[in-house]
Amino acid sequence: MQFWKMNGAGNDFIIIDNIREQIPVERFGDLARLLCERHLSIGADGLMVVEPARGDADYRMLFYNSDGSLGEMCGNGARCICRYGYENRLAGEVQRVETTAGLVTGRRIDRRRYQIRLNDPTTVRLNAPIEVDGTVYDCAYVELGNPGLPHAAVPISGLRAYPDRALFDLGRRMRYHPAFPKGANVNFYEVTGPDQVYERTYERGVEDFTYACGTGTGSVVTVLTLQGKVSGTGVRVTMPGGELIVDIDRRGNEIENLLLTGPTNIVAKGEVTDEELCD
Ligand SMILES: N[C@H](CCC[C@H](N)C(=O)O)C(=O)O
Repeated sequence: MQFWKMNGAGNDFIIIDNIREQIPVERFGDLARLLCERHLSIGADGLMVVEPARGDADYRMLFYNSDGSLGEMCGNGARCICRYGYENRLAGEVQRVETTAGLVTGRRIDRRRYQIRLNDPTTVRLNAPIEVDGTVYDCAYVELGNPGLPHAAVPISGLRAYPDRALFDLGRRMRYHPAFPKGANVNFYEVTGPDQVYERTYERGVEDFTYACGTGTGSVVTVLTLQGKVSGTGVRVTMPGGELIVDIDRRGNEIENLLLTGPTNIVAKGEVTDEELCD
């Protein structure tokens, strides 16, 4: 089984072309759990599988979290898979990718930078405070696509200095909060300057902080734009793994285009030889 290992702003993925490999799709949940384990196997936040398109897109992308659960979409993953698609001649410089959450279009900007148009927000609750251990946190809730990928956006002042362990505990509590029936990716953020945001995301299905989260970044900037706290154009979001840029076209309260731009890195190309799997 051939694979590429890539990351987008430090959010890392294993990619398998199943048009070539022809592995039964039911196996990918288990494969994701095994291959994404960082000590026992290759290690990644998620596994992405390239499948033939069902409609007139270039191909279909399946996204599995490191715990084996199927995610509706992944923003950094989609940026990486567009580079994979371009470099493996599955698509041109502009491409259409089917995801579980709906169609995503991607664009090559240069060798390493890719932009995608994220799924439109299908749910936006700007004011959805949640209580954890008697403290009420300001919170917004966004779903992108249909079925929607769930994101909570939680402002935290002094986020960079917030102790890691306490932020992990808070992220975990919120991720399973009963206010979010699907669970949620929890995006903590702080506006640090004009159109400048710092963000850290606790991810559902990874059950930890990742280095960056593309749909989370798009969700946070959606909230901040609708609240009038950023312009919505060229908003720079810094995460531990790098910087992502979000551009939004809006008409009133309707988001028409939610664009995510950032770096990609091809870390390795190779063959899976994991003996737990292949023996
Ligand atoms: N890191 C991803 C999101 C993964 C979503 C996944 N954690 C889930 O909730 O199924 C991104 O760049 O958009």
